[in-house]
Amino acid sequence: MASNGNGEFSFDSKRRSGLPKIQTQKTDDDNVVCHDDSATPVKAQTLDELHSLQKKKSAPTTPIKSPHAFGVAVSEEERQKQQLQSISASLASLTRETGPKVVKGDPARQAETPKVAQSHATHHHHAPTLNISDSALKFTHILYNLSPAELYEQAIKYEKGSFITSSGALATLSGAKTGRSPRDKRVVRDETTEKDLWWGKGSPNIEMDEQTFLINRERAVDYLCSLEKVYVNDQFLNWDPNNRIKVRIVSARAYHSLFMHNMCIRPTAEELEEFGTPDFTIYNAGQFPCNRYTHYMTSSTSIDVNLARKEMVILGTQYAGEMKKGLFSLMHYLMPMRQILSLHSGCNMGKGGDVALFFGLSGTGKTTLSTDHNRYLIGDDEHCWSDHGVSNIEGGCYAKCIDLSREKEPDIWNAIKFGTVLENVVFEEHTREVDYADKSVTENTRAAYPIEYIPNAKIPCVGPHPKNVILLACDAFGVLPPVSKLNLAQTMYHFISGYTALVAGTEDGIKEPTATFSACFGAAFIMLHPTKYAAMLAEKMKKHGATGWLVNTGWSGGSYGSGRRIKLAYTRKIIDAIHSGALLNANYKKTEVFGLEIPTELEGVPSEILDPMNTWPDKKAHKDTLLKLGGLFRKNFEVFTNYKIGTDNNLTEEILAAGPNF
Ligand SMILES: Nc1ncnc2c1ncn2[C@@H]1O[C@H](COP(=O)(O)OP(=O)(O)OP(=O)(O)O)[C@@H](O)[C@H]1O
Ligand SMILES: O=C([O-])CC(=O)C(=O)O
Ligand SMILES: [Ca+2]
Ligand SMILES: [Mn+2]
Repeated sequence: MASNGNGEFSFDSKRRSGLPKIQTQKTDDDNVVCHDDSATPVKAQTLDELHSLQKKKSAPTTPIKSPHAFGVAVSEEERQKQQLQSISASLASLTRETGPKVVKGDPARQAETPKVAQSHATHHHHAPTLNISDSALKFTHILYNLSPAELYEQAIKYEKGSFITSSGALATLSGAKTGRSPRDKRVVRDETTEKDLWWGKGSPNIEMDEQTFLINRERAVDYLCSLEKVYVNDQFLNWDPNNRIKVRIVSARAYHSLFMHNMCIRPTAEELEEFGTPDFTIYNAGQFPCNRYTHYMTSSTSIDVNLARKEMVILGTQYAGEMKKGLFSLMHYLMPMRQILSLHSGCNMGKGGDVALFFGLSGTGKTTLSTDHNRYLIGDDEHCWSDHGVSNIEGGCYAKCIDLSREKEPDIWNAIKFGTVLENVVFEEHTREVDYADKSVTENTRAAYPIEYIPNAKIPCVGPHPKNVILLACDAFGVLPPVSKLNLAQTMYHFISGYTALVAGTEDGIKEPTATFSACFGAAFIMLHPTKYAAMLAEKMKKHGATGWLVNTGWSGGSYGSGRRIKLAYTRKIIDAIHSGALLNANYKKTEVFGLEIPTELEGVPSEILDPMNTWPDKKAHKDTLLKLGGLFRKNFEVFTNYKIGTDNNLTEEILAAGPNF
């Protein structure tokens, strides 16, 4: 480099004659043609042709069935037509004479010849000219049971806020709502539900009439049909083959379709061919609000369940958990009708076949503690207990990920990979590395992944009768012991009480932990009176000799604000001792007020923390807080004192006596 004297610089003039000439190898034979590489050229004349080579058409899902004796085998083409007709019927307006024209495939792919189906299921005796409107002239494209890879592409191309994280998960935003909206959940009250369901004070079933449901249904269906394309998932609930439920989910977002792909049970190609008519349908028009002028509507959000029509409509919330928990509510109705108990619980099984249930409200540790490297995971959130044992309702897990750490929860950490939906997390702009500590969007950040992403998942997700029933409470007051052994009456008392401190965010509007009582550890999802479920649980626990436990995964050494949350490592040791049977034979002492049996020693856990009284620096504050919580329990239970639990009056008396005594 040289200076030109003006303080500027230029390259040395001798080197400015450009790049040196490439010295090609001198060959003896000048006729040899020079190639870029030695590969054989592609078999395409144009770029379009080249692109068409890239994708292999999937073979028909199963070979055409061997013809029936009377020759009524269904051809692949006929089957496709029936499937589209079924979807068109699902999307049919109730006031126009036919379902919409639906066509399979992505509208972006023009080349595909559309297979059109139009449902004539309703009123086809009407003159077709009666209700002509623009909506009758347009097509709605159906993206049917897309694969995770296809849904990733859809989300990234069309949905703002969709990104691939460094571990391969799909980061999404659920919009304004980042938790469920229980005050906007309504159930149609008709002749049947009037007598079957639990209504009134304390019930999660806020009533609406059939007519209003139809108005909201029409609003959702019109919205969905106005779109260029909708996603349709046909899937199953419940791993118990005798009690499997077929669900159809119609949604506007790839995020919702992938979420349900992960959370429901995925049908095989053969099962999908035989799917037929769904037992229940969800219309998720969450991006579109309900109409505040509609009767009963108190906000722009409405989640409506109609058991008679076997339908659910979602307006005004994109939080995907509404679909998951809406279906759970359905199961809380359908299963007890078949003498099967539905449970808001996690479930796992030891190598020796011992099954444990983990009950608890949101954020108490069902997912964290049922995901245990030394045990088989049956499921993390929703189960059924029938005469044959337990079965998971779902095909995936929905883990909280706030402050998730690789060290403390390795299996959940590793499950967050390609295919997993990561809701409302914050990531580094360039590396796309997720910062699990960041609460900028919400505290209720979540990961939804298929259950087989957990290495020791038990598939099929079923198991024998439970040996241990663990009730989890996240006690923000810090006065419940880390573990207590319960007798049957105490188990029922605490099951019906359903105490915890709600951890921020999962339900709309809750920002800090507060004491909460939620019957059956899931009052937001039950449909019948809590005593119905309690009686079934008591009967099953008695019959199969299960032991009840109360585990506080919340505060120790003081209330929220002064004490600290019990170390996850200690809770895991406690759970290990329950599973192994070691805790069953420990020495116990009884606590005051709650009368709980607590162990004096437990391997791997400092003995002084086993009795909360020892961990509080201020003994008077401890006693006051204990009495305060006891009072809250007593007050909460008042509404249940007039109910009989099961057929045995003695049990009712015992349960009423099993609460705090002071
Ligand atoms: N001692 C503890 N025991 C259990 N969980 C703990 C403990 N300390 C902290 N945690 C954290 O509490 C959270 C428990 O949430 P988890 O996902 O298990 O809730 P959940 O009961 O499955 O709720 P939901 O029904 O909403 O899914 C996790 O984020 C976990 O890391
Ligand atoms: O439903 C949700 O949003 C998350 C969940 O599991 C619960 O709250 O129990
Ligand atoms: Ca969970
Ligand atoms: Mn849950």
